[in-house]
Amino acid sequence: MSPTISSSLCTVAALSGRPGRRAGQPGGNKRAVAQPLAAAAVTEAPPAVIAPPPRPVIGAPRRRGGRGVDGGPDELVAWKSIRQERWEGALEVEGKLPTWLDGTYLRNGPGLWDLGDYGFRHLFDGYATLVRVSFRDGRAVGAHRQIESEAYKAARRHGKVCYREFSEVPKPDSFKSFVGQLASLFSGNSLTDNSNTGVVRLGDGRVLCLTETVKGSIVVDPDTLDTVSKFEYEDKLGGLIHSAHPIVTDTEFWTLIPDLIRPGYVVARMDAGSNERQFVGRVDCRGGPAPGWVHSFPVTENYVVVPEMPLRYCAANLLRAEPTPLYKFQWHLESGSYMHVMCKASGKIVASVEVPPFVTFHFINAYEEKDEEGRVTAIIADCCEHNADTSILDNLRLHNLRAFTGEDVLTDARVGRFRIPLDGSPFGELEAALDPEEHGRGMDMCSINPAHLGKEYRYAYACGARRPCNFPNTLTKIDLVEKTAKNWHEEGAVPSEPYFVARPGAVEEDDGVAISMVSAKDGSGYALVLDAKSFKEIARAKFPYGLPYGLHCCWVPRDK
Ligand SMILES: CC1=C(/C=C/C(C)=C\C=C\C(C)=C\C=C\C=C(C)\C=C\C=O)C(C)(C)CCC1
Ligand SMILES: [Fe+2]
Repeated sequence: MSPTISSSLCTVAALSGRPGRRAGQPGGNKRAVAQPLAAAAVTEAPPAVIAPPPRPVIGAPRRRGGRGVDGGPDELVAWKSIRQERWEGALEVEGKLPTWLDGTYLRNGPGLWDLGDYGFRHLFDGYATLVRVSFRDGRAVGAHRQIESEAYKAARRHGKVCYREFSEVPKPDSFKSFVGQLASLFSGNSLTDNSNTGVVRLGDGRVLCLTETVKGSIVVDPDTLDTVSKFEYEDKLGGLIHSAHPIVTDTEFWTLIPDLIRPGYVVARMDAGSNERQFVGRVDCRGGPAPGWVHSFPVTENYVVVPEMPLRYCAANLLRAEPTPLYKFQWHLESGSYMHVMCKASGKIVASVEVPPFVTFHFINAYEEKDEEGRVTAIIADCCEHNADTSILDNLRLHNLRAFTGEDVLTDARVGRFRIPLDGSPFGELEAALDPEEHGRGMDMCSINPAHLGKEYRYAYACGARRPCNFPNTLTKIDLVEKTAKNWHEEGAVPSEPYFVARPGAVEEDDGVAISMVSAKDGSGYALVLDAKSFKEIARAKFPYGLPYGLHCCWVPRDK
């Protein structure tokens, strides 16, 4: 039974911490609160708040060169574009939400992959869809909204891709526009600001959505999901691209800025409340024609770890009109793989070791290994490692995600544990931290208890696999001491990153919950809440419509 507008409006107002106004009443809170659609409305042709691009006709051949038909009638909702620009309403809760869970869960991700009947090629091309679930007193209010980047607004205005996305690039419709695009390439103006990847809460409370371009840092309002402004960096460090996963604490922000001209990385930090990145140090690449892709990186209490992967940026591919098999990158196995360690305080490089080849998007955590006298002997850095197999990027093409034939095609992944000695040895180690079969040889989209960031830790939460599959289809809790895993699975469901939220006042590392947005096989969508100790479901807050897959999350506690 879907809530009526007035009841959901009251619930919405109470839960989202905003003074509500009853439907039709003038005034109300300072921000224009969109008329929350009655839940049922979403399943019909709703009065659009802002009309989204028309949905593709299921089964209609995509305009792009007879690529065959995606989106058959049984296509998983995870790989279907979000149906409308925005929605907000009370969620039906099954089970019992912990009453200490009091705040807002946000998940960012590429949720719109179509413009008219044109379907995008790759998961990462999608325009950013921000999903919110506000929890209070055992109840939940949900919402989603498109992030209004320049790239997204231009696409809606012109009905075509106008900025260079991960694989989709503008098709020049005249020689003049081709020349214009060339000119804008070198300035980076044609690169996208579609901040569809991460969402972080800065130490001063601002909430930032991110992608891998510096210009794609966008401030949003965590309550209304309004696009507030570009996050303008007020420094001279420049940079076209940066790590999509800055390290954010209550007091500071660390990031890596790859240097594509003189291959290397700038390590920068920013105080909470500031927009000015400060230069800390620089790492020169040891191999290859370009820096390795740094989607994320780890830190310890005293060090920044700079990974140099053989999957390296390719400036030529950034400029190309058509994607290559590795998109903006090239695989340079012969160039070697390295891990560099920089001292946070001095900016000095204290270790630079060669390691076995690796492919990772996501580092899990890192910490300082110490001897009996408390001296730091090595850095341990854990990541979701794809066995140095770049075909994971191909797994993530939308056609492959939508066309699961039952064959087990998901490439294997593991918790890759680096050991980087600080005694001057030229080599580091890379081993699986536990038997990958424990988590079905799937491993990505990870989180930890943030109190253990950069410190020795025992538990990691991630997406694993129950095979055969073509995408990580389980949630897994990894115990790095016992070297075992607990797994959650629902037939045909596609769960996104399990995000750990600690119970206020908790002492034990796994005292809290893990929250994941699940795109279910029957086309529904819900926020799943698992007890982080038992890794058993304690509740689910159900959206009245299906949700596309999403990437990364953050938690905004109510009292902050
Ligand atoms: C990479 C560059 C760009 C775009 C990057 C974007 C839009 C997103 C990257 C997201 C990643 C790496 C997500 C990884 C997810 C991994 C999963 C789900 C693994 C599952 C397998 O087990 C720009 C913005 C186009 C600029 C150039 C570089
Ligand atoms: Fe990521």
